[in-house]
Amino acid sequence: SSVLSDGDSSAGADDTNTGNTAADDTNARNTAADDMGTGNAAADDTNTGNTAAIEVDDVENDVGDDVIVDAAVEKEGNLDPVDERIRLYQYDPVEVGHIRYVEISLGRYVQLKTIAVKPPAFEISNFLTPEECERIKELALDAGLLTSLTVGKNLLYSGIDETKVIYNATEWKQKFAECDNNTDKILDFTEVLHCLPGLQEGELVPPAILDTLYVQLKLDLDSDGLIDAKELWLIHLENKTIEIEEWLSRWRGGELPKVPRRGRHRISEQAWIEWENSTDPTIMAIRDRVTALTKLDRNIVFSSESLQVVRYYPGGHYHAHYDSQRIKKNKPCIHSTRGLDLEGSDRLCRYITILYYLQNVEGGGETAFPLAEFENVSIEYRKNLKSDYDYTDLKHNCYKNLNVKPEFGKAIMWYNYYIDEATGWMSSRNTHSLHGGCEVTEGTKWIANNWITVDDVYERQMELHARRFQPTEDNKKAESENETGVDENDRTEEDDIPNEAEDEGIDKGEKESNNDNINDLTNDNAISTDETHESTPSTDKTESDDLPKGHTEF
Ligand SMILES: O=C(O)CCC(=O)C(=O)O
Ligand SMILES: [Fe+2]
Repeated sequence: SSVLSDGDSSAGADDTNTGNTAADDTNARNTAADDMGTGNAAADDTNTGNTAAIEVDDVENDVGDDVIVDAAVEKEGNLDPVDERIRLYQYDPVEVGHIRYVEISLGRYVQLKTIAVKPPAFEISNFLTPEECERIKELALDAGLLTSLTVGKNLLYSGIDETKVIYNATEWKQKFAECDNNTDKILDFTEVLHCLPGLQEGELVPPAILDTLYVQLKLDLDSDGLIDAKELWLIHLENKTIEIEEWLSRWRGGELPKVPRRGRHRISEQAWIEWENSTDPTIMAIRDRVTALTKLDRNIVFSSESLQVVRYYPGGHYHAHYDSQRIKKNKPCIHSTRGLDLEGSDRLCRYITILYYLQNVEGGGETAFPLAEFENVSIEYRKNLKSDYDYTDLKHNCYKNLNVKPEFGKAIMWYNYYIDEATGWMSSRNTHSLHGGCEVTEGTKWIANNWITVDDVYERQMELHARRFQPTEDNKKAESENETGVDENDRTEEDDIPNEAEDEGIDKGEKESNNDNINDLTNDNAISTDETHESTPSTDKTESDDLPKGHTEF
């Protein structure tokens, strides 16, 4: 897939940018506040020669004073008639602990606290109200939460000659339905306890152990952490029953099979919530607030990806990864992961990640940044580091560096890219932005990812705005027709949407070591797709008597 082949000449380019542009504290700061929430192209131009992102901050010495804010102040003479380009705003992190106040809606200010300079990362308590958190969860449940999938499931299935097996759909649907309590056509860890041969009724097998079982006995062919009808059928067809029983009795006897160290790249479920066209009052309010918070052009914020809600149960985690991909020539930004071309003509382009914590977590579940504030993030250095400990393994190495505790309503925001000072537009990916979700040990973790997508080619971004926001009647009609079509297709066909660009291990020079890791993992080919972790935004599954070739649909 595109992601797998990403280790090309642009690899390592990130490293050359360490410490420059936005993260540069030497940039002079003005005394007046920037304008906010208004596509403040010209406003930044007064910051001569600086990154567009340098925030003008008049409160840094007044931390704690309720009334002091970096509210909007119109600056005079800041309109440069020659350069009408929008510049991408990026806050200057100043230093860890730095506090500023930002007006996110009329008269409502939030505190933006710097938690890292590299990458520029900020924490905002109470960005969402408890009601808003609940509403987002509700919308996610309505949309249906599905487990993240991995790219390559079709490859995994392709080894099976379906013409040689007789599949009695009716019989299997019935058998499957007996286990599939919530009729979502997929067996989660609880349901599988009633269905998988060899498992005893009422027996408590932790998800992590089931996960290991799936991996080691190759039960979960699409590596989504769940058993679907076809997988269940193949378990019986290939007489894996005895193998499973043996495996479990070894586990019961305390003779634990080798548990993969890293385990699966990601164990969580997710759902997508409409963003751009949402008419839900909560989402609309958040959209406006995010525009104010990010100080980005409204069109940029609005044309960004849908909100991704993620739920983790105990044992769930998300190893360190980048949310976005390196900039590559002729690879346009994909503003909606729904249409992602896995063959690689499009690129994830998440300039900003805003992550909302929708509830407290009783144990674990921090968001970790294994490379935050590192002076050196060169490939060489990281390789060395990895031989010391696998910093991408957030099941085992969560607490080595910066990590953020989930707290109801809190948001964290960070930049995945630098800004080019000359153009005021996106520059290379920030290597420090590597992050992930530590293992949840107790309780349920609910978060939402709000990715602000920006095309690295300015003109392409402007074309998008023109298409989306000033459409002619014809355009409008064409777009809406087209979108419906795409959704329909995606829901029943290949719906593998990379939710992050690539695992840290994919970085050039590290692929081998990542493969080493994979070999550790019992050579299971489901794991070899670990490099591209995908998600599925839709719950719609096609009901059909025949299993579609090469798909997990039932
Ligand atoms: O769960 C977390 O804290 C991080 C999640 C994340 O990085 C993602 O979903 O891309
Ligand atoms: Fe992420």
